[in-house]
Amino acid sequence: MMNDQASTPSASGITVIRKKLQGYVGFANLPNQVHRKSVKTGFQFTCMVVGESGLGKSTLVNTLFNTQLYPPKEIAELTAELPQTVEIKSTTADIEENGVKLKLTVVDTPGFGDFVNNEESWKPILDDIESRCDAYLEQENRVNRRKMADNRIHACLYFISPTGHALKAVDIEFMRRLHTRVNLIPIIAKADTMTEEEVVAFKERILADINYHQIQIYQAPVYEYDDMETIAENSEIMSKIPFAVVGSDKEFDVDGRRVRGRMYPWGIIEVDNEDHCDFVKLRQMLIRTHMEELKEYTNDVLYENYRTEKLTAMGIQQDPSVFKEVNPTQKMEEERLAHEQKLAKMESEMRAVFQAKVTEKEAKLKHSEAELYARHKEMKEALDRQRADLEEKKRRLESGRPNTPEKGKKKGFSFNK
Ligand SMILES: Nc1nc2c(ncn2[C@@H]2O[C@H](COP(=O)(O)OP(=O)(O)OP(=O)(O)O)[C@@H](O)[C@H]2O)c(=O)[nH]1
Repeated sequence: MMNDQASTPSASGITVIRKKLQGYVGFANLPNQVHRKSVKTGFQFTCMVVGESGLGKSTLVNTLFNTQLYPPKEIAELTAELPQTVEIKSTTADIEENGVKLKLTVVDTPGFGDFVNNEESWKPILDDIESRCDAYLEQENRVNRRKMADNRIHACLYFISPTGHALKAVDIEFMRRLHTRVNLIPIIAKADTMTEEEVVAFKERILADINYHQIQIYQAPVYEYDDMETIAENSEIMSKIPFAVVGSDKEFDVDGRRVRGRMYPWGIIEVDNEDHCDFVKLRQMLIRTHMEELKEYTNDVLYENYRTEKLTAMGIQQDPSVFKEVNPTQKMEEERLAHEQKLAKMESEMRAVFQAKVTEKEAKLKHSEAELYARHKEMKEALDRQRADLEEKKRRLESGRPNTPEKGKKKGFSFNK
């Protein structure tokens, strides 16, 4: 007979029995149910772009999503004065591909790195990211949590200027301050301005700086059940970080093909050609393979850490007993003991109250006894005096001596016996 079951103890010590099915059940269709539901509700993604002015942020966003999310800039816009502070500008668009809807929000940060002193340029951006987490936290604490708007930043594309040297102080400071709050994806902007060797050397220096400053950039997780192909694909994507990208929304004819690229006197740099730049790998990671991972990491790790820090700072603490394993007999015994202690405490309290009342009553009784005794003594004394008077009178009468008239009596009423 075929052995249709195997048991494996899990990490928590619970034995999980693996059973073979005798026939069709249907739960293999669960991923399709999730797929249908997801397609119906649509997806949502919020991405932030940070980098000095003119590094090609708007062009890259348009190239990434193949849409004019940012319309071409007017001459007036290009020559306008730069903002005095770092601004936060949000643009949302509903886009659709093969019936799948995506609500895309791009948060731009004009002004970043454009001042003489850029020391605090990271601050308004960090404040914005944290205020989005606060808004989410506030919604979580509401009684009705049915409609929760998630405006948290799921990924931050950080544009590095193609200087070919190393990271600038402003780059390091920004990444150092924000790496625990957002998924950082470093990008070498306008990579077509550097040769292939220059790009390789620049990438090495950037990664060395990132390691030296212990900056945590986004790393795709590797799962136990990932197939070899997926693992290879992911490691290839990761090997390209920081992505050296070229953006362009212009198309040209190359050997009868329509390609997006940038034209130079010596030829055309193709945006979607992996031999020319890392744009395809960036798009693959950001949109095709890791968009949900980025959202999950934002929620499960970055937001969770922020939430814990915030609540701890507010003095709210987790009661560790809620995680304690409960033994029912021990719990009953603990409850019985607690109940008995409570009864004993109530009894001693009642006894104390009773004793206090008895003492009070006794004191009152003693007081009234003393009063009664005093009155009794007074009355007895009065009676004794009266009796002495009467006896005196009696003696006088018996001896024949007239009574002396009482002092103070009016003349007309006095008489002799
Ligand atoms: N060489 C080269 N030029 C680019 C690239 N991407 C954009 N540009 C050009 O750089 C200029 C600025 O591009 P934008 O996309 O407006 O740059 P931005 O970073 O959005 O600029 P701000 O809106 O001022 O912050 C434009 O002339 C683009 O055509 C690129 O990959 N390589």
